[in-house]
Amino acid sequence: APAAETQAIGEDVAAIRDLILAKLKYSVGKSVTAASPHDWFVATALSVRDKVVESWLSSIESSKRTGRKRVYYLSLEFLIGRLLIDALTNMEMIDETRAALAELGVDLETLREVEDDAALGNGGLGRLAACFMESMATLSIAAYGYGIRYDHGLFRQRIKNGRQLEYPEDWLSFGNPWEFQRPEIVCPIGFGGHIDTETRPDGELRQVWHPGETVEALAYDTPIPGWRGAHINTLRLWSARAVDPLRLDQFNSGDHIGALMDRVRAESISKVLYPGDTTPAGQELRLRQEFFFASASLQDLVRRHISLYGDVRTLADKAAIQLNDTHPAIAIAELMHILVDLHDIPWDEAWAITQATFSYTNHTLLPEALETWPVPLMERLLPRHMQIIYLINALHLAKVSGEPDATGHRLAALSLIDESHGRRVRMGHLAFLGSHKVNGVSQLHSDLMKTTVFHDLESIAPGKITNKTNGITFRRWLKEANPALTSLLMEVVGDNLLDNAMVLEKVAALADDSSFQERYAAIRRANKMTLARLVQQRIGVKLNPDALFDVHIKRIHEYKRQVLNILEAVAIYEEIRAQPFRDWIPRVKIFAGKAAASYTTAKLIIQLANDVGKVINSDPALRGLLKVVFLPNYNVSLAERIIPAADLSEQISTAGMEASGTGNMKFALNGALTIGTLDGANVEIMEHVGSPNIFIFGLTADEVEAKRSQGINGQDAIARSPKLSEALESIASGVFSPDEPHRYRGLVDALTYHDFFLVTADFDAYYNAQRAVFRRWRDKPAWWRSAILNTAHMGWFSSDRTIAEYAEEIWNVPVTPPGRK
Ligand SMILES: CCc1ccc([C@H](C)CC(=O)N[C@@H]2O[C@H](CO)[C@@H](O)[C@H](O)[C@H]2O)cc1
Repeated sequence: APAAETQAIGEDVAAIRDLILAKLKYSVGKSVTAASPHDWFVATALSVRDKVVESWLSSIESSKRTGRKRVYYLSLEFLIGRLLIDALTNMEMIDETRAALAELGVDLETLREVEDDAALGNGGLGRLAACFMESMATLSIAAYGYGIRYDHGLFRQRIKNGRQLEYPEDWLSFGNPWEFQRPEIVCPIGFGGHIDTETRPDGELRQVWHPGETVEALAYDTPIPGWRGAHINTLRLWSARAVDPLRLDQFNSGDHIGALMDRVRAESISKVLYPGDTTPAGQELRLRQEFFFASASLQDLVRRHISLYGDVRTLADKAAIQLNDTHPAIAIAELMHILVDLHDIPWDEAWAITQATFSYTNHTLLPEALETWPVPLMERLLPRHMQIIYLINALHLAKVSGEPDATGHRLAALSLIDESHGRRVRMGHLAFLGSHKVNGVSQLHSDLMKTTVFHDLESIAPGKITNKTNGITFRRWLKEANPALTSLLMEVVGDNLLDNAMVLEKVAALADDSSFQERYAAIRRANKMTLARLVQQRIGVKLNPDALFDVHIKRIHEYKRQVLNILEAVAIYEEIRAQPFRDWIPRVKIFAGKAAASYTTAKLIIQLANDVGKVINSDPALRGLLKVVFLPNYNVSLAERIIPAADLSEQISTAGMEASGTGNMKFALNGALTIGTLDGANVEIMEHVGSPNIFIFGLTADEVEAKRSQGINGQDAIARSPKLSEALESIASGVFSPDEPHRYRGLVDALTYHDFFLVTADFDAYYNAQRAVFRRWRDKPAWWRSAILNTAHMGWFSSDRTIAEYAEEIWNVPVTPPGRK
């Protein structure tokens, strides 16, 4: 860099060094000699935070001044991970900070590791919300994220004797340097109680809800910087507390525990994240969480609207509220309550404002994941909202019952109330009716929404369902996770790679360039060495960095078919033992993922992966040709370590069941080749990277449907496949569980007689696809050609592209691409 610039950087480094020292002394209250790595982390975090706050306050000011329409992203989950490296990267001060710390004898990489993950989410939905927040800031959209500040995020997973054990996660135990408590922002949240009808001065009747219980929602704000610090948005997370923290009367009468009951009851609302990512817990506390944050968020944004624009009637012009799945859908009834009951807006006008303001994203078609709440519970907990839902439904059904094909069956399917299993409110129907736009998260998923779960609703609102294929932020998942690859790519496409991801296409021209291939491969190998060290350190298994790293990391679920992957491992294990001297390719199968605490089959699958690994990894006959490892406590930070080191990305869900997937995008961007089914976004990844550069196999979504209608017995498939039947037999007979031979009998029987996820039907196709992977791996120039073409063609999967589409088609707000003011 020219002298002036080094001078400036020198100055910057010195300035940052002094700032960190000042923070350590005056904010952390520690001397350099006494400071722990965590102290240095906090001092460094507070230093970059100063920079962030500068732009944050001016972003807030400019949004106010320009009267721009705001986007409100309501999500019960934000799977943020760590923020230090992301803040330093987005504020473009990571190199200077690394140098400043080095001058103080501190390694930034060490500080990176001491930060706890903010694990306020289960999986895909939560991580997508975090990527979207960063992209909305990068595109200078005036946006707020609203969620819950759980005291305890997703549980910590420990593996003991191959089994998952759950431990409370405690991310706040060392405090959180990124958040600002907002004691002045407190919203009362009511529950229960009764409703009175009173007459308004204009003679109209008004419903007045008198809650039986009130808790307070207290705001905590976290600034979210976009790329180049272009714009800083706010993530406002609500924490629950009691109106009355201590019932002194009870305390003084000696009932010390009783005196705290209200407090415990209130605070339990934001105590812990529900660990289920498909099956609703269906518990009252979950509904309390959903209403708590939906009501606090609406009260807050309506208050802001009125303070800026005076009249709540213009809300839809100045606010777009995105519902991240049905979890915040009660917000629709809450806005109607606010407009009709608190602002005397006539019902129809209120409904028009509501529909124009809300939009809803569906993230799963799994029937068990579609939330429904028992009417009696809703009536007891939210009596006024249940009334409003009844009226919405009555007007809705009245409208459709006028139509020719309004059969009883059709009305029942269209109704907000499911009468079939005890009366339950269908939150997906409420979200659909109360929104002007509804979207799926991949083209296949959005199409399936129209033909399955939302078929009837689609027919009364044609065109309401649209598609917004997911994306990922390239700042975290390329630059921060794989800096070496990023700088190699920037040499080719220039340093505006993170401003406009589509420049990556330029890299395609170098796919067959041997020196570029060499440098690309060298970076992969270095990342694999780093991962091998982490694996050795965490689970004591030694990995060969020249082996093919075959990676399957995501939540454990039967539809994600980790079992199919394990069966292939067992089949290969048997083969290598049978033909030890064939020229086998060394391979490592890396698994990681959490199972919902109550999901026993998923927990058994974790045990099977560990049991199979234990036998294979210690079998001398294998000569290290195959290793199977399960890495505990999969989270955002571990993903950032594993993905840059992956050669093969496992995306093998039963077609039609994975709404999109986003891990698939992260792997392909970092140059791993995908082995997968035509499911979710795999389809669009194939369309962009080219079918020669991805290993697609298995039944399509339509074929799955057809197959299921013929029955889900696996015996035919097993009979047709000796490798499959042999693998199943060895698992069922206890080869991998000598201490409990029948441990997997049930699992194998389910695959044999009730194979709903069609593992047996897809086994041979999967097995053959894995063989094709091997053939490509042997031909290194061909392998690296495909790897480079994957990276080159993944630009479209940037969440900047996804957010720009939401902004244009759903929210109707302008975007300002980064690098351009
Ligand atoms: C009520 C319990 C519950 C909790 C979370 C969920 C989420 C919708 C599950 C989820 O994370 N879905 C994933 O969303 C990703 C982002 O769109 C998609 O890429 C994944 O395919 C989808 O499984 C369902 C049910």
